[in-house]
Amino acid sequence: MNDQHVAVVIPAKDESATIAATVRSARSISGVDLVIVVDDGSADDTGRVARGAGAGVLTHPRNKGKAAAMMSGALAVHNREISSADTSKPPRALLFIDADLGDTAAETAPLTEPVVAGRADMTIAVLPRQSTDGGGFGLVVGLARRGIAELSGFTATQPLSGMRCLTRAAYDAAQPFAAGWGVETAMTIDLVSAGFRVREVECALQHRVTGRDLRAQLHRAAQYRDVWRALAVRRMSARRRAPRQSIGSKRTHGKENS
Ligand SMILES: O=c1ccn([C@@H]2O[C@H](COP(=O)(O)OP(=O)(O)O[C@H]3O[C@H](CO)[C@@H](O)[C@H](O)[C@H]3O)[C@@H](O)[C@H]2O)c(=O)[nH]1
Ligand SMILES: O=C(O)[C@H](O)COP(=O)(O)O
Repeated sequence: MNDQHVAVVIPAKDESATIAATVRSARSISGVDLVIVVDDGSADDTGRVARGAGAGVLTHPRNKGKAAAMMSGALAVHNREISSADTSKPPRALLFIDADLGDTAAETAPLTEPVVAGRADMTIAVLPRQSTDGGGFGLVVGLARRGIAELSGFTATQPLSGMRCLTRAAYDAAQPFAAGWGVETAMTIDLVSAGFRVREVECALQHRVTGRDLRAQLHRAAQYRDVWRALAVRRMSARRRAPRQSIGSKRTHGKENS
């Protein structure tokens, strides 16, 4: 690994049961020299536990959703870098991980290597079959996968996977993130469409599998809504771009002929 370092950003809401193990495990990844937890309006003591495990902690006094927590975390990394005495260091790559990975968080290490080595602009973790039963019906996953393919041509194995490592140029190009649960779907579309190199990487991760009770179904409904919105916005701007391009090409054509 070269002298490029990696900052881990962990959006976390009510994750006091797993956040300490996740932070400790993430800190053990080679090249990681900063772990930021964004406590996204938790009702439990996620922030205190994360601090105790060695993370820098930022608190949203009120819940703002996963995408907003990710952006707050990235901004905190940026602020640390610009206020650091050593401004000659390259900006860190950003490794976003979920708070529920526990001891398996270190298994996101393979995401960093292609980004740090300059072979990819964004890597996305592909998880193995989970040891806990549960999981959905494929509705949200299917919506996201089809939308990504339609709008960018990219075939996403696990389109909702939130474990992602990005260069800072890729992060900047993906701003602003789509709200809430639409963030991953939108990020993949926006980066692939802009010509960034996006790779999927298998990682031996285990996380909390969403069940099938009422709360879980409400969670899926919110995921569906956010992914649908992210796709609708991108379909609209693709349509807006298309006529402008043809108007633009007609104008150019007219000029050439005059
Ligand atoms: O308002 C919220 C809700 C959740 N989280 C955190 O976001 C992460 C992912 O939440 P989780 O409940 O584990 O989501 P899943 O249902 O497992 O979501 C899957 O699908 C999401 C997209 O819909 C991705 O963001 C996740 O990475 C992916 O694991 C966790 O660290 C949460 O603590 C927040 O920061 N704010
Ligand atoms: O449990 C899941 O994998 C997510 O909540 C997505 O649900 P889905 O499988 O119904 O798309």
